[in-house]
Amino acid sequence: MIELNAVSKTYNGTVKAVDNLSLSVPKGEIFGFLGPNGAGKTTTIKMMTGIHRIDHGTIRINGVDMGSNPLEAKKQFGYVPDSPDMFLRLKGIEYLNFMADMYDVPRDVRQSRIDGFAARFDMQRVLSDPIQSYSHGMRQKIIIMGVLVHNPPVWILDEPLTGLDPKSSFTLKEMMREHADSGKAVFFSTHVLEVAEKLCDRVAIINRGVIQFCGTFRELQEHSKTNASLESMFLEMTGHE
Ligand SMILES: Nc1ncnc2c1ncn2[C@@H]1O[C@H](COP(=O)(O)OP(=O)(O)OP(=O)(O)O)[C@@H](O)[C@H]1O
Repeated sequence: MIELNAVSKTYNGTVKAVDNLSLSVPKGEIFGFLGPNGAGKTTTIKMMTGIHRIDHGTIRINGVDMGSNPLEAKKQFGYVPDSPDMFLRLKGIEYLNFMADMYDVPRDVRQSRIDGFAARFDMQRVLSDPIQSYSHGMRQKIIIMGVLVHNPPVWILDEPLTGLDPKSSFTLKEMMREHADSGKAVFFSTHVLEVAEKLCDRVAIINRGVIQFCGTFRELQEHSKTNASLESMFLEMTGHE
């Protein structure tokens, strides 16, 4: 459902943020994207979501090429950025309706989705309040709800669990699993290795723009020829031992 083929990106002609990166995420999979600060995770995600131009290579989302057909490709995914400080002047419900309008979600369908998300994320009481008045975690939850209101087949989430309380974090992880199990795909970046280990079907470790490893946790252990923890293997691969 997600295919990156030999993708590269250089900033200002000097900083090679992503270097010849290829990976694919099939239906039914939760894929974790790991790497130290500055490794190239957000740059990769911004190319996948059409925010940054791809210098070289191709990206297909649910079979649609981002370079040649960006509008159609953008309908295939929901993207949660790493900062939730957006649409602050809107009330929660206004933002959700705006997102539903953007994607032509019929009234009755949107209502039941919004009700369902609000109940799961415990947001019913604040939907009529301005997003400006929300805490960081509440902003994160309203952005997630808006992104998912059109039921996109592919979810792309940049550090989605940051700032969520334990119950909301559990709920989002549960939703990610349900989405993958329904034959769709979830791609997310995280710095929390324990989450990646428990939740992901496969992970990629990126360092200085280059994929160091891509596979299951078991394959990672075989690759490292150790029974070491994900943390030790991560540190070894990213040169921070
Ligand atoms: N807009 C930009 N202009 C110039 N260089 C940039 C820009 N955005 C990112 N970079 C550089 O590209 C490299 C990759 O950054 P990126 O934000 O993709 O890393 P990341 O893996 O998401 O890091 P973090 O975990 O800290 O969020 C870094 O060297 C960074 O300094």
